[in-house]
Amino acid sequence: MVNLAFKLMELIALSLDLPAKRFVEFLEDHASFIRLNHYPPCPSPDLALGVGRHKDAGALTILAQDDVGGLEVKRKSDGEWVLVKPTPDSYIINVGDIIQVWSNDAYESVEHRVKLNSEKERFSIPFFLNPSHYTMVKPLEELTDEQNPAKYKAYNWGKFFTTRKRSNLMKLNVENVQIYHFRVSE
Ligand SMILES: O=C(O)CCC(=O)C(=O)O
Ligand SMILES: [Fe+2]
Repeated sequence: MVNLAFKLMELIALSLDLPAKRFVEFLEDHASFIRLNHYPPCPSPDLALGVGRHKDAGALTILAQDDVGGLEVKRKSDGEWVLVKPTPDSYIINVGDIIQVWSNDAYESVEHRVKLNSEKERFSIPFFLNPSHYTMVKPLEELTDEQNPAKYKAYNWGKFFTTRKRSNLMKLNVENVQIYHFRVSE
């Protein structure tokens, strides 16, 4: 899984006209993890979500899902939620917030949510590729210049992650930390 994630990061680097290994320096002590999701059947799937709308905060997510389906992504053109149909023997790749910041918005992280099924339970296994805890996340210098200045201020990944996690656990009635909090105002 790690090898696949690193390979994908190489392809993303190349797509941005960067050297293939450009992201390796941020991934030396990468703080990646896997989550095992179980969604039991829900008698009223219209009243509850398996996972509420969010964007993955890390670099990249590689998701394995079973054949039940439920993951939806928000289509940018019209804001509609679109079902990601389960395809056997394949992974779903989600761009996370960090690639959005590194690429200075050339890539955009995708908003998604999970709907529940009234009859079937569902399992999914996301692998989250995260940089090293001490990484300062900011737009890459090669991708910014006077015409296209950095759209984000630098933030520390470890601090960002723990702040978000803590507020999740405490279910505080405050908004989670988000990358747009680091957006440079225009
Ligand atoms: O279960 C899924 O398909 C996605 C779960 C998810 O978005 C997440 O764990 O961040
Ligand atoms: Fe997610």
